Amino acid sequence: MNFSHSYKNLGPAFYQTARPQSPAQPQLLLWNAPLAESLGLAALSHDASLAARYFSGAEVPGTAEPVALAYAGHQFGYFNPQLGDGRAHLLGELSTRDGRLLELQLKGSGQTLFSRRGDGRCALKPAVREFIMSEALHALGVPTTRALCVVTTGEPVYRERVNPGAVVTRVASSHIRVGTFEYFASRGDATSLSQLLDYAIARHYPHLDARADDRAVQFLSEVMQRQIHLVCEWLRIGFIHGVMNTDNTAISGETIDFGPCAMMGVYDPKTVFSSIDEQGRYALGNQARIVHWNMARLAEALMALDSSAEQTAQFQTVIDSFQQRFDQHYLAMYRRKLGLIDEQEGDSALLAGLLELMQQHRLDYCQIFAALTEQPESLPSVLQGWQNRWQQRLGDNRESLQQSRALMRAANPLVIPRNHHVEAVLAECEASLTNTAVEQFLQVLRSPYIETEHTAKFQSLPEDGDVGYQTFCGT
Ligand SMILES: Nc1ncnc2c1ncn2[C@@H]1O[C@H](COP(=O)(O)OP(=O)(O)OP(=O)(O)O)[C@@H](O)[C@H]1O
Ligand SMILES: [Mg+2]
Repeated sequence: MNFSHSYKNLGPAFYQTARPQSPAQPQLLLWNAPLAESLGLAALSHDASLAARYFSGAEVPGTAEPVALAYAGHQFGYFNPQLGDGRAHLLGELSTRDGRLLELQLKGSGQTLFSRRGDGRCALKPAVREFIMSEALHALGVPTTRALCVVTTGEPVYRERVNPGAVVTRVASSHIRVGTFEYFASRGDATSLSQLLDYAIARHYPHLDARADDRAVQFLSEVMQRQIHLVCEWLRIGFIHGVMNTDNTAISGETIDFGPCAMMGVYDPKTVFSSIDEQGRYALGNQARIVHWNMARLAEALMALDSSAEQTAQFQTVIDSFQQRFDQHYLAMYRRKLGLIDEQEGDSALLAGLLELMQQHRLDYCQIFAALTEQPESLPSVLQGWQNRWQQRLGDNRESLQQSRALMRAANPLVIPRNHHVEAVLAECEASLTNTAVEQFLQVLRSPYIETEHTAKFQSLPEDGDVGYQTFCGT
């Protein structure tokens, strides 16, 4: 395994050297064979015991140089100047067949200098949850970090109860977070901040002119656009990230940190499941507002490079453009879900009408959009009036109806990782310490836009409509 270390080579200010723990009995539980292949690791698909040693910390693979990355972050609105990887080890970067540079990071691999009071570990269920949810998002077409494997450690992890321990290996186009910029800005380390900016531009936004005077402003604008896209994609499928702290906001625009994430069933923008999110700060319908807020924090961090009046005004212009840019992207996304090909004045109201009815009658979000796509005649009667307006809007041109249907099929999944199914599969996995249930579930999740033999089994709605469902952070 030939790792490169371009991030680590930025210098010691960016990380702490850290050796992963070495668990006594690493066992491979989940392996992402297609991802392994794209990383040139196909050989490991046939050597589970070597894969388990490599991706648990027991053995350092190839030219890996494990480090824990430094970052800060605003958590629930409050700034913490030093977070960093307290239970993760970056191994380095691998090049994919198609020339992309991807980072591999162990999570749950033991304490580092950033652990504070944490034990550096990860329990089995959250590790498997990260694997399932990131694969599901990837298959749904949502930008996301991915998971290469989950290895059980054979060691206990103490939370409210004793859990089996595990390490999940994350694959990300980078681990640079808004909080990484905040880390250097808050220390007044303009040299590292500028280095980080150049690096992030080269790695994620190579089309930008890195020598332009306003490169930081352009960068902010591009990061914002990707975050707008990300949140709209989350809303398209009803994903609630659950802990959109600035340390969980990746500069690449990928979904990162699946700790307390969940899916919305019944449509309600106030939906929130995270046990610690008492105010609903990270509720489904708040995600746009929060990303806007997070982008303002990124702007503030970048201002540590240049806080001239001119530059400040430029940053402000970008931040102020958020709502308009978001609204545009949001409506475009929903036009696809509704099969609307061109743009008409009343589209926004048409959409609002549907969402209102769904909320009022407690209808399942994904199920309704799937029915709209596949079997509009099966929609509940409370939608009849709305449906007439929608059909009128679609018109009756057969060719364009086909085009509408194609748009909708690509935007409205038949399969999402519903909370109660995720929990049932996790419970089964923990009880048996085998991957059977997870693999079955993944098979369905990996084809979210087509009906397969097992789809129905994993798409049934929860009897209680997710009432009382709770998720947990950092466990
Ligand atoms: N068990 C733990 N031991 C040590 N540090 C931890 C532990 N759990 C979380 N942390 C640290 O607390 C901070 C916030 O945790 P958070 O839950 O957002 O991240 P995470 O799930 O560990 O990782 P990531 O954001 O990389 O997916 C991070 O600095 C993280 O490393
Ligand atoms: Mg995190």
